[in-house]
Amino acid sequence: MSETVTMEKIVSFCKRRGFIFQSSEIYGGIRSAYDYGPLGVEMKRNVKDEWWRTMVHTRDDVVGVDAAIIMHPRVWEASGHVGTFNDMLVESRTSGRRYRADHLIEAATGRDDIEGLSAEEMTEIIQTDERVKDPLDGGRDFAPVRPFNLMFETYTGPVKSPENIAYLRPETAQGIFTNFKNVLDTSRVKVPFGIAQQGKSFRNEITPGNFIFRTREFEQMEMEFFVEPGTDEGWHEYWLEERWRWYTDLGLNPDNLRRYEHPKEKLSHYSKRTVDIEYDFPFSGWSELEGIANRTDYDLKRHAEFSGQKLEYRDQQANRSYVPYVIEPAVGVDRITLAFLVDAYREEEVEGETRTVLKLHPRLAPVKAAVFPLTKKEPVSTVAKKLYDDLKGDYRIAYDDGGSIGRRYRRQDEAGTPFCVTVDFDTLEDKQVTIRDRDTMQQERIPIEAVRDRLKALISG
Ligand SMILES: Nc1ncnc2c1ncn2[C@@H]1O[C@H](COP(=O)(O)OP(=O)(O)OP(=O)(O)O)[C@@H](O)[C@H]1O
Repeated sequence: MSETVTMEKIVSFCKRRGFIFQSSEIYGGIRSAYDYGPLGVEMKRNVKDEWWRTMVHTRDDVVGVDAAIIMHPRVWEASGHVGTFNDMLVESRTSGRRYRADHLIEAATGRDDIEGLSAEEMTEIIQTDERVKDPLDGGRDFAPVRPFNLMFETYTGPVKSPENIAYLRPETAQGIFTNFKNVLDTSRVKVPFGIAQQGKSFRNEITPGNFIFRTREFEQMEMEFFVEPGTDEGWHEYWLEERWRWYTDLGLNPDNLRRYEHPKEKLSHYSKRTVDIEYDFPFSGWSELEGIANRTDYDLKRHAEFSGQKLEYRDQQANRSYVPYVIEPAVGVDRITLAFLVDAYREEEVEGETRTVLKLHPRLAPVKAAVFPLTKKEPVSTVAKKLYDDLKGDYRIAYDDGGSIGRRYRRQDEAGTPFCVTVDFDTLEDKQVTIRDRDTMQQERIPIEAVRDRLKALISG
């Protein structure tokens, strides 16, 4: 990654090229909410499609679901979210600002043993450690730390009464656990098997930030892989390796990736072991992209207890029933889209000029190829248009006849378009076109009828 990549650069690049906009910008924007523009929506969709292709379509042991965002409120009691899905909140009395207490203490003291402490313990540290100050005004007058539940509450129906409270889901996983029995009863799955889901989740984060890294509304991709107890540790290793490979196969630089093992004493209430895949963002350092957790049989047992339903797997061959253990790879779409963007962003010197180029894997690139007629005039433009029409059903293809070929290359380099195909005067004679590679900038002449197959091979490679 080049040293010059700053958050400001990425944010303004994303806006300028129509990847990501501030939400409600014409009204001054709303904090921590973003909209994906024409290029961004294609890229994000490709990220999701790649995950689905790898996690569901190429496997015969994983099926998908698409569950509702608003679920029965008891779901969130059973899962532990009503009771324990809290961050520790502290308010500065001097500036009125609210902070996540663990982040505030960690930043001020360099300690990394804060997460998981009680509100009282954090209050004690804040009051006694002189280094903890309000980052805004240096004040040291803080209210006591208190737990703050991250779930968004709403009401179902016209009456805003406590019995009508519902929550926007803070994770997609629970929609999988609640459908465990439905999937068992209706598909011919056998343990070990997985259920995957993609969709929006909501968390009322105290301090969202770092662009689309931490927002209050975001998209997740989660897969619960149900295994026989006793085989869970092996399957955990298996998924750690699979998920790592997914990132590197899609071109993420492995030097910017690492595993982070959660210390035993800080594991979530449901977890036997959790390992994160972290990315070294140039603006925030090592940060979680994905958590891969051994959730044991916690969720199924809790839902069985709260719902009164039997949530077990019947092993016909062994003639016994058991509650499976679960390995969960859980990833945020927006976070990894940001990682792929940052990792691909380059500013390169080419013949005395700077070219900005997004070296995205072709599978993730928003536009797969651009077709350029050398001139707007016929018959060159007619041939180019026909090529464009032939290609555009397969992928997102651009057609650009504005400005010099050099300018057009630069526009596509910035969009991350891996291939540009130019139709010129010679094409009329030799029926060949020039195909130019974004990364090497090498050009090659190939028959016009071969373009479709060549692109297919280049993109899926
Ligand atoms: N507020 C958020 N904005 C964007 N993505 C998120 C957010 N919270 C979680 N995610 C994504 O969902 C994934 C799984 O969620 P999980 O509950 O494991 O996150 P987490 O450990 O609470 O994350 P963090 O510690 O960063 O708050 C995370 O790895 C991340 O990619």
